Amino acid sequence: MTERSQDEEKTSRGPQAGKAPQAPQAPQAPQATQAEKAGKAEKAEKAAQAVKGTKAAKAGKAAGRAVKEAKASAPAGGAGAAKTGPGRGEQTGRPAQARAAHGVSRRRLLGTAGAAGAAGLVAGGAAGAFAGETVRKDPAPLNGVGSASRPFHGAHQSGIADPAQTCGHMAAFDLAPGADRKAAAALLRRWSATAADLMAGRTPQGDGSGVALDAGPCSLTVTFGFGRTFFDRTGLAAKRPAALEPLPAFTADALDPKRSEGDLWVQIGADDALVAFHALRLLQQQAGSAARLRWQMNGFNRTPGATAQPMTARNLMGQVDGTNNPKPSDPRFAGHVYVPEDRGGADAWMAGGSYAVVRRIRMLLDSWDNLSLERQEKVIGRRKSDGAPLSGGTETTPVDLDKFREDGSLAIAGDAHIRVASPASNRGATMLRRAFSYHDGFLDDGAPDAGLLFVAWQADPLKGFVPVQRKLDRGDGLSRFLRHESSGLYAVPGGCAPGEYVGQRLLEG
Ligand SMILES: C=CC1=C(C)c2cc3[nH]c(cc4nc(cc5[nH]c(cc1n2)c(C)c5CCC(=O)O)C(CCC(=O)O)=C4C)c(C)c3C=C
Ligand SMILES: [Fe+2]
Repeated sequence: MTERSQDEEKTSRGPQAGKAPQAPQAPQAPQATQAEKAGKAEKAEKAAQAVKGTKAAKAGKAAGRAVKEAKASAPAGGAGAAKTGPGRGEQTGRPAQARAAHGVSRRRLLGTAGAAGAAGLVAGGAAGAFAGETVRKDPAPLNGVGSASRPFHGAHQSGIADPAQTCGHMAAFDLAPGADRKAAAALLRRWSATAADLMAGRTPQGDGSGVALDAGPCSLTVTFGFGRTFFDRTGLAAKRPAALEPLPAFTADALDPKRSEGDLWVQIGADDALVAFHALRLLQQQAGSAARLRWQMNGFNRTPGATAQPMTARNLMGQVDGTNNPKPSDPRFAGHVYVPEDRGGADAWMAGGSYAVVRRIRMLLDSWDNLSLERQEKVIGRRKSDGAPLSGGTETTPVDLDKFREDGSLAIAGDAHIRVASPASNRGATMLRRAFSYHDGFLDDGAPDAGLLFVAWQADPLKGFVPVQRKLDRGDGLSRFLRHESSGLYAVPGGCAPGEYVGQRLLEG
């Protein structure tokens, strides 16, 4: 269920810009002029010559590389950060601002001692030094995918209304025995600071892993949520929202409790696998003695630029998936997805937040692939090639559920997935689907262990996922090709302002 329609591609450039009070923007870092860049190249060249013939052969090589790189960035009109290429990378490219915010982006921390000595560039003990040595130099500007960043601070957390990225990780943690509200608050503070750094392309203090070194923010998002059990463990049961009541059981469920629920939920997405893994690893390390990993899952989507033009993604059944998602440009979008800002009562802390229903849904792909194309299309109600509804038109044509074919049959079958799931069949129930595909190898019988890490976002699960899944459970032609293997429901608080952490209103309110 990845929502990548062209329409959204256009509207999602800075999806929260029009909705959320924006965090104060750091001043735009001045772009190096042509002359400055050329000067840098000259300086590096001189330094390289100075070491020629000395035993610092290695250092000379490194300096040579520095010269090449400095020269490469010298010509005017290079692919500057402001000149992003086509595709997802254009969305919220703020690399210069991100660099300015904390001084040193991770792309300025290069661990080549030789280059420091040889090129005479600044060496120092900046936090996050890689391999014990730090060399600062201006790298060639990032472009496209690497430079795109999404905001950590704002009214809503990122990772909800913005397009799903190429790589996704989801993890649930349980608080360790004895970890109380104070420990939970400290953990959320640590996690938020790390997420804010990583999403801006900065190396968090103390991170010497080097995993994401050289990379830009790559549209990284880190989103935090609280499961039902969190509130008892932290003495906050009085603040648990009614919306976190357990989901009803469904007949398609074959749920594994070990891979379901959890006190804390973290969703990570990035358009680079190393950047995404790096975020996951750091957060897992920072859980320390406060929380233990309960389950973890990995997913993926199309790579930016894989298609000739941005388009709605496909899932592992081959269907165009995400077409009829609510659009951020729709005035009703916020009402469907976010808890109202004027929320009062025990769960007032959820204002601006959202509820995530997370389901690992395995696809029975061997059975599915044996169906004829015609049968597959009938099951969904849309054409496989281009996602157009079987009632006619193109992908974005509104579905006509009342249309009959000449032979008297319904154009969209009675049990077609899009009929049974549509708001029109569910008293307006609406959710935002933002999913990742997954593939965890093959089962003993040779069937792929693959499907969808389905995430449904809504202001209230009882007005989104629950009624729709109830209906699908009874009459959806697609459900015999699916197994729901795990489930989680999480309260995802609104975003935070700089200096605050996610969940602070709950933990300190
Ligand atoms: C409870 C909600 C839903 C689950 C679970 C679900 C699973 C699921 N869906 C697909 C494939 C497609 N779904 C499509 C549309 C669609 N699906 C839901 C809800 C759930 N899907 C909704 C609300 C809608 C939109 C209905 C409408 O208003 O038209 C489509 C069509 C394209 C689209 O609009 O996105 C496909 C394809 C799979 C494979 C799956 C479980 C693995
Ligand atoms: Fe669906």
